[in-house]
Amino acid sequence: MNFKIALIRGDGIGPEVVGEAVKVMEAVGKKFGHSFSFEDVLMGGCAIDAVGKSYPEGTAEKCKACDAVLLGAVGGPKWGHASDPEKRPETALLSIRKDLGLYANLRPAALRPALADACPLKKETAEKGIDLMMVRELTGGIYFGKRERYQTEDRGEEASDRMAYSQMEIERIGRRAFELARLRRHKVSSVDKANVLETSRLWRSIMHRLSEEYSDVEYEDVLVDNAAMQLVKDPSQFDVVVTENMFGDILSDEASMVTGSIGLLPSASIGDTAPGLYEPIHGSAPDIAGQDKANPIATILSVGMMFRYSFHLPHEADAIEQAVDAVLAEGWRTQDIAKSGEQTIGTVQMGELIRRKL
Ligand SMILES: NC(=O)c1ccc[n+]([C@@H]2O[C@H](COP(=O)([O-])OP(=O)(O)OC[C@H]3O[C@@H](n4cnc5c(N)ncnc54)[C@H](O)[C@@H]3O)[C@@H](O)[C@H]2O)c1
Ligand SMILES: CC(C)[C@H](C(=O)O)[C@@H](O)C(=O)O
Ligand SMILES: [Mg+2]
Repeated sequence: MNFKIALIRGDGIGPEVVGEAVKVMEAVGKKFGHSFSFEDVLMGGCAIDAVGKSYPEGTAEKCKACDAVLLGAVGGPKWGHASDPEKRPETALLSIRKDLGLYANLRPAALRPALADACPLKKETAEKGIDLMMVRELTGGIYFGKRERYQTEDRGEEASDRMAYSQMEIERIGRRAFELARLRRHKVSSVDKANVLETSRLWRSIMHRLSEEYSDVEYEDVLVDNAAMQLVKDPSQFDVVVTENMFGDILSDEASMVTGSIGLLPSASIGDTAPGLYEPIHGSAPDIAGQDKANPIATILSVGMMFRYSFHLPHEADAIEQAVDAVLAEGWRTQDIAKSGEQTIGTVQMGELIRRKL
């Protein structure tokens, strides 16, 4: 088959990790008889530098003309947090997610067999394994509510961010979570802050209704502060974790670290129509950019998710995961997953080793 892929390489380590992931994709194509055409799409800080705005006109249309989108990362201190949204790289990220209707962000956190000793948890906890799927709502909540900043008469400057969720938004992400649980270990943990937030109380009541419909799936509510603690105490208790946008952002970074490194975790952002967008959960890592130090595994596994969720080619996805595990089993480590004093390899060599396993 032939697939057209939009490449948003982005900023910092983005181009480095996307470069390796593209080469892996081509190796998979060679092995399984697929071909790819790539279209580079400018977005993020690099777009601000080139054309003065982070989300140039036509960005979404270019992506919609492709079968899937692969994104590295956008942002960095060079662009800061400008008051003009067009001059903020992160604005582009939220816009592309919204414009492509990518409301479901799947962030699997799995302890790779060869990395059990990179897990910072107690040995007996790590031995139980980690294999959870965070389902993060991606196009609603506080990320997309009204933002204001104004002067008050007596309290100085004030700012506010509105958090809203509709029944429709909660239902569709909830269904995704229950459907995924049916393909996994039949358990959904819904994370909210229903003891404080009205959005969470609505969230919880809708999840409860859905849980009756999906009575074959075990269901629990977990308050977000407790969820953060439970993730460190015993992540093996979780199968599918469904939560709103900001809680999911924070908890998925936490989940990544219990599996060893943020450089390992991929993500798939999907909606009801193509294309899906695939990206590592990490950012542009300005501290290591341009030094051949970034771990490309998160982006390579994101390509695996692309095969699985956009192209419905599970064998190709499995082959990528097996190649990653085989390289890790041989002891190859980038700096983020190495023990102190252990010899490390760079981004390009890690990519090359994974490719050779294919
Ligand atoms: N999807 C995205 O494009 C995305 C995601 C998160 C952050 N960001 C942006 O990236 C910029 C930097 O954010 P940050 O520093 O808070 O988070 P970050 O994820 O970029 O980096 C956090 C830490 O993790 C390390 N790290 C990240 N990816 C790594 C990898 N592949 N291999 C090894 N180490 C890795 C970094 O070196 C850094 O020490 C910000 O502008 C932020 O808004 C973008
Ligand atoms: C850069 C930022 C806007 C983004 C988010 O919060 O969604 C990032 O942290 C992520 O996890 O993809
Ligand atoms: Mg994040």
